[in-house]
Amino acid sequence: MNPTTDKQKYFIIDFDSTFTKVEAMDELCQIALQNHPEKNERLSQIQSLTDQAMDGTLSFRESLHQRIAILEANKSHLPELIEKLGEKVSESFKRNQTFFDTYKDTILIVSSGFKDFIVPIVTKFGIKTENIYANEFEFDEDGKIKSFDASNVLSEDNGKVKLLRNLNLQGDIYVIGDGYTDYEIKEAGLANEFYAFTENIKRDKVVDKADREAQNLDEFLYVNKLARNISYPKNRIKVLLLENIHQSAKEAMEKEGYQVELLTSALTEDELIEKIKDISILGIRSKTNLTSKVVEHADRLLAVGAFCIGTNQIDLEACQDRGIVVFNAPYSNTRSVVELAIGEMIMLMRGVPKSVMEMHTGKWNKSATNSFEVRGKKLGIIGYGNIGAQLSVVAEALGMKVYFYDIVDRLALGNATMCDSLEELLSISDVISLHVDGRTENTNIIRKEHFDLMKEGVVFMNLARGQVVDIAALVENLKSGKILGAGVDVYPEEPKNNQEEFISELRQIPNVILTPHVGGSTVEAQENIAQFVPHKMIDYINAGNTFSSVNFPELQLPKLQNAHRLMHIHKNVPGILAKINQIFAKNEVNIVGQYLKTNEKIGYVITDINQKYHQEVIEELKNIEDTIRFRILY
Ligand SMILES: NC(=O)c1ccc[n+]([C@@H]2O[C@H](COP(=O)([O-])OP(=O)(O)OC[C@H]3O[C@@H](n4cnc5c(N)ncnc54)[C@H](O)[C@@H]3O)[C@@H](O)[C@H]2O)c1
Ligand SMILES: O=C(O)CC[C@@H](O)C(=O)O
Repeated sequence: MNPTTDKQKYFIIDFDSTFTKVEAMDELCQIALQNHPEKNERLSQIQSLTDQAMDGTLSFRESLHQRIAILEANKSHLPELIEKLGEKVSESFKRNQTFFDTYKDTILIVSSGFKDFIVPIVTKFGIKTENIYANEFEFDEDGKIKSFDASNVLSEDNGKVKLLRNLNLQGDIYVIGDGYTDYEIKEAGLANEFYAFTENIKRDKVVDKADREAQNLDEFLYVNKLARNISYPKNRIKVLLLENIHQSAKEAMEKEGYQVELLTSALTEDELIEKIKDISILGIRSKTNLTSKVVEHADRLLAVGAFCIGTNQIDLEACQDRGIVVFNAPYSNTRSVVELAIGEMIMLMRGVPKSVMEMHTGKWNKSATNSFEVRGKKLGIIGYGNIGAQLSVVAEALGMKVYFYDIVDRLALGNATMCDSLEELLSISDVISLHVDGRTENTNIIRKEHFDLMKEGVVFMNLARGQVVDIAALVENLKSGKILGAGVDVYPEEPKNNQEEFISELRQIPNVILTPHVGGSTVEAQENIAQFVPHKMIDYINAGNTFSSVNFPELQLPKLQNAHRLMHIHKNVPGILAKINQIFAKNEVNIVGQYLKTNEKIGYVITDINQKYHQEVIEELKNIEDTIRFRILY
């Protein structure tokens, strides 16, 4: 501290529901009345009394008297309580030891709770015993808690205000707490600022009175530029999840501390441009186009999650150029697509869709004409990736002969046979199923001349991407009867949401199964995806891991403790690593680990350092020519 310019800073911190996630008296009640028949009733009485005192609707002393009377607690219950409270310290307090170390002389715990359980918890963080102000229990000769030390100012109404007045601290005073009694310190003119702490409980009345809301300790430390372990508070990270992504993705990200907005629909380019400005993490499925124009407006965007397999809807290069990492879920819904494909091919070979349509109009047509088993038939799979290969195995189990064609060499599974050309596959197959990806070059890979090569009475399925098939040619071949039946799940133009009409020439053609792009839409697949993708993005935000990203050099990094991790993304030009290290050397910063990976266009460097760094180092690193993005992870 510079004594001439800086004032001493004091931090007045509340204990219950602030330092810890819980109200200690509630916990004590749980322990003391474990087997008591009125346990639940008494607990809710205690909770209500606590709330009334915190909201300022009941005098504090009265609330305390009543709570102790209801409790029937004993000294012997305290060790269990202390153990429990130790496990319930607020997450943001646990992760900011640097703050406690730096300001240990001027952090004061001011609580209406009891020293008997507060001292053992907060001293573990380095808080000095003499800086802990709280009440004290009084016990009878059997160790029963009978009352409290009434001479302690904190047991009085307005006790915190009286205490602060007595302490007469000279300097800047910040109060952090969740209750009305914490606000009263500021109201009495004894603090510069009051922060309503809402990590554990949000009391609207208290937040309304506060100078600011601190969603966690990180936020308080960040806005006041104080020593901390987290460079950027997670509650400032905004997440936008579109297209009805499974709720558990939202929950996972909220648990991480992010602000999450979940929308059921996709957004148009203009809507997305408007929304994306303050978004750090975006989650989409197949219907949101993340164009380069949107990316240009995405100033805060760090990571994109495709909650599906396909990433053709994302301008991956534009994202890469701006240092935005993209992840997808390459396996989570593959089984669901395979099951739908199998089901459809059996239905189509039996003419079931046509029968269903007829039966609904009252027509009974019992016949075996054009109705076949799949056993022994030739299944031609185009695109032998994760889905194609899995389909191959299941189809063989049904007794089908599997052929496949892929543009890259793929290992044939089971007895499958690789075809040398697409033409060969088309000419021999009884059932053709498309499982290629949606890259631009795959537009209309199946068109008139390809249908011409197919056998009469072929079954044709596309569960990959709409634009890979020329729909007019498909319609023509269905109407001519050359194609016995078709299963289509994906379309060149798809409605943005469930309210828009589906418009297609394929409507009303018999023996065609039309499904609304639901190959991967099963409860199991959506749950799997909603676990997989958020985990990848969180791991990137927290630790810099890019393993299995679809557009970034892949780094899988070790976990670190007591170190800072700095992330530098730059254009892949010679000499950047040297420049980074020159800056560290010049500033005598010791590197404990360094990891570099590049691809054709960008380089990704992670540097771990085990000492304090100066802001100048950060500025210099940011200013290296060809830097795309620089971030301190922790
Ligand atoms: N209907 C749905 O709901 C749904 C669900 C999941 C996936 N999909 C689509 O299915 C596609 C395939 O998924 P996957 O997990 O198997 O992908 P994948 O990347 O594992 O496999 C795609 C395969 O197609 C091959 N390929 C690409 N272009 C080709 C071409 N012109 N000719 C022949 N082979 C070609 C690739 O080499 C690769 O082996 C996805 O890209 C996605 O578009 C649809
Ligand atoms: O769920 C979606 O929107 C897309 C499903 C599928 O096409 C995929 O690419 O995984």
